[in-house]
Amino acid sequence: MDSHSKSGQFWKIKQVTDSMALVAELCGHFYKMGWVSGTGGAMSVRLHHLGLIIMTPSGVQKERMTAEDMFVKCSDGSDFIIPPVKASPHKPPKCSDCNPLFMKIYEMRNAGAIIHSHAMEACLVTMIRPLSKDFRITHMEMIKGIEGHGYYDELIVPIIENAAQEGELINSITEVLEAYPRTNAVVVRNHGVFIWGESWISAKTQAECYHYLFDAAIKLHQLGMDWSTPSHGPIKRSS
Ligand SMILES: CSCCC(=O)C(=O)COP(=O)(O)O
Ligand SMILES: [Zn+2]
Repeated sequence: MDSHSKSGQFWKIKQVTDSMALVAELCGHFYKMGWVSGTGGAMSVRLHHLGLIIMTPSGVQKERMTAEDMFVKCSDGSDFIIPPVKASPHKPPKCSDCNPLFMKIYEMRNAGAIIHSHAMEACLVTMIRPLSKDFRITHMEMIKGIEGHGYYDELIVPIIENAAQEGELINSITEVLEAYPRTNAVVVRNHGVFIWGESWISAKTQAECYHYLFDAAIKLHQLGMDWSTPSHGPIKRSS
C-alpha cells in the first residue's frame, strides 16, 4: 500500500472511531436530559460515504458507554465491528433492540442519524389523548426547528401503539413511514419517540424541538388550553 492509500485508510478509521466516541458522548448528554435513563433509549449514526452504521449496545447504562462499546454495521445490516466482551460479570455485548427499526428508518428515509428517546414528555403527550393517531400542534416558534416547517404550519407526528418488545414495532413503524411521508419522527404510545435527521446535528436539534413541543403541549393541557388549535384556547370537551 502506498503512503497516499495508507493516509486515506487512516482518515477513514479516524472518522469511524471519532463517530463511535461522539455517540457515547451524546448519550451522556441525553441522559442528563432524561431521554435515556434506566438503560432505555438508543442512538445510531450513519456514515454514508463509508457505508457504515454505528449503533448503541442493548441494555446498558447509556450514559457510561465509551467508543469501544459501539456496534458498527455495514449498510446491509451485517456486522463490521462487534464490541469486545468485558470482564465477568458483564454479559456479551448485544446490539440495540432498536436495530431493525433503525435499519427500516434508514431504508425508507435518507437519514444520517436517529435518536430513540424515553423522555417522560414523549410518553405523557400520548397518554393525554389515548385514542389519537397523531400529535398535532401549531403556532409555536419551536415548530420552525423541525425541517420543512414554519410557525403557522401544523406539525403532525404519527403515534403508534407500544408492544412488549421493541422489534414488534416494525410493522407499525413501516406503515406510518408510508402514511406520513413528511414526518421525521414517530411517537410510540407510553414508550418514547424516534427522531431522525440528515446528520447527528440535525437529529439532535430536531429532538430538542420535539421534546420542547411535547413539554409545551402537556403544560398547555394542564393550564386547560388546547395545544392543537392556533389560539391555544380553552379545551373543548370533544378535544
Ligand atoms: C427500559 S429499556 C426497554 C427497552 C427499550 O425500550 C429501549 O429503548 C432500549 O433498548 P436497547 O436494546 O437499545 O437497550
Ligand atoms: Zn425504547
